Amino acid sequence: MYAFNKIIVLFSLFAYVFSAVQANVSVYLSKLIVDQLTIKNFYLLMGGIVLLILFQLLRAALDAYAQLKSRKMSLMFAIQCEGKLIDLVEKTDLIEKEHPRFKGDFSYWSYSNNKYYDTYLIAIGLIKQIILASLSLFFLLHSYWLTGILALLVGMWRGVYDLLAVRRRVEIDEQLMRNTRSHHYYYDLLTNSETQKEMMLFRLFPYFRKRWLEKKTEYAELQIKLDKLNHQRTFRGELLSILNTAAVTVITAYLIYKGSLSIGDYVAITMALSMTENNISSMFTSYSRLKEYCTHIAKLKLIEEKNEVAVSAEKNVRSKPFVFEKDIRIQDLSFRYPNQDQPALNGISAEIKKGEVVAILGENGSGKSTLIKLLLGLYQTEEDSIFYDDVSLKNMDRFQMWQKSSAVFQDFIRYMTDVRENVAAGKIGEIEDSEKLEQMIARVGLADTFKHGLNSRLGFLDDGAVNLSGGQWQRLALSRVFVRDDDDLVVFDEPTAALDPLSEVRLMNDLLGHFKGKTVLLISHRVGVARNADRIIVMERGRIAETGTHNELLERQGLYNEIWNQQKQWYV
Ligand SMILES: Nc1ncnc2c1ncn2[C@@H]1O[C@H](COP(=O)(O)OP(=O)(O)OP(=O)(O)O)[C@@H](O)[C@H]1O
Repeated sequence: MYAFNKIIVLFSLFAYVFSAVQANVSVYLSKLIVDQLTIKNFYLLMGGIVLLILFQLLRAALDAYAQLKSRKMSLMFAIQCEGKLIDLVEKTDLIEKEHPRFKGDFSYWSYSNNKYYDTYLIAIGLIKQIILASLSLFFLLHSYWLTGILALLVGMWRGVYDLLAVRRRVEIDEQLMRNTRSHHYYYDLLTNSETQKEMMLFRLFPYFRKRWLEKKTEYAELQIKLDKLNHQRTFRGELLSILNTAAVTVITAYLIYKGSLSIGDYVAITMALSMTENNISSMFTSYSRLKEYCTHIAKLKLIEEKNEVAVSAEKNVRSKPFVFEKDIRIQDLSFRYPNQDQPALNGISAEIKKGEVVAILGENGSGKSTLIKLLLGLYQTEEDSIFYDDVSLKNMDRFQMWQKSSAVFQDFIRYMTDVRENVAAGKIGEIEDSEKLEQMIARVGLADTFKHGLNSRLGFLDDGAVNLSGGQWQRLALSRVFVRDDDDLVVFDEPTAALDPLSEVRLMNDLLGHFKGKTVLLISHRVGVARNADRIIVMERGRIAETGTHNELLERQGLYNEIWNQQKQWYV
């Protein structure tokens, strides 16, 4: 649960209650001042004015202090909320995080998360409104019952009218949230430095500008609809208040004329009238907001709990330690992405021996990356279909496994920080070991690349940073696996795609030398890279088409032979 500072909460509550009482005291004092003015009682008049000022000063001081403290608490709270959200993402399964729905879900989580603090603010605001409305209503009923009844009715009518608009407002809010995702995307596409080359070369600005404009206009129209709804509500409420004030003015004027009320009463009744009306209607609004926010928070809590349960269930099931001394056995492995009709993998069976270098080849979309993510436990299957030393991966401690395995993915991260973090990301515990990190940079051929060595800033986050070429970024990503020296399993998904041919050969040899005795899985489209592997698995439409050594596969005259012959033509 999120932590509130109890002292600040109590103090804010006190400031709110005091402000409610002060507003009502002002009504009494205003009546007193006007009445004393009429009968020319100087001492009471002065006393009333001094008291009025003192109360106002005290209220202002309390408000200012409470606001300052609340602001600090709200900032701390926001940090805590964001931290919780990051934890929630960490606990979410990769397959869910890769689903397009996740972006929408995440915006919803952030939105609900922000509602924690708003709920607190509204709750203490509601307490203030109840005190304010009750005291001023009591004053009206006591002064002349009809004015109290009118204020109560108008306040309630305004409140109910507001409640009726809540559903529509929530609907528009949700549409706004969805739309924001799109227009932000087009805006980023048009303004990010990474997208500029293609935007300029293909002259895509007018096209995507139009798309952005459509979405942005849609957003503005929705926003206007929302504002209209709010203004309509405010205007109708105000109209009713004006009519009510006019009616009360006529009634009090009549009573003053009859001598039943004083001029001071008139001033105080007018003040109390608007206070009662406004606060009663605000009570309804606050109540509806509270209900609305609590629904969002309840949904978020449900997601949090679901994740907690999943994590603890995983801990129970995945109790077996990760041991990989003999082999990996893949047995009739099938896998379908939740948003796809066709399976990405269909009945895969294979065996990979400890210490083997296995290359995985196949056309785009044949399931290579899916297979390695499953082998690394990044995706989970319902069935027992992957075994490490005869123990199903489903029952194995994934975190322990990830301590003994590493991977360089096609879409590796380009950390826009410094060289040190880019290299040490492979083993963050060794981030201070400058000597080792420098060796790793040299190993991937970047020894002379950085002006400030490990402390060189990369990317675009600060003005002194430098960007790197695609191949240089890829080398940095490769250095991350070199930092690790106790892995049992190393996976490379197109590790050298961006490297020049000379560096590719040198780095591949170095990599294979470095990981001698370890199991290496190597996805590559280049048969030249794959041919050095102990074994090659060729994939086709989610299945294993053939497997064997380079020579065995050539002899078989199958798909590999075809790919080999095609690629050979480039060079001869
Ligand atoms: N996150 C995802 N959500 C839904 N479908 C996916 C996802 N990732 C991959 N797929 C689908 O699964 C199939 C296999 O994709 P995969 O990325 O494993 O192929 P690949 O052999 O690695 O391709 P490439 O050589 O292009 O990298 C493809 O049809 C792809 O569209």
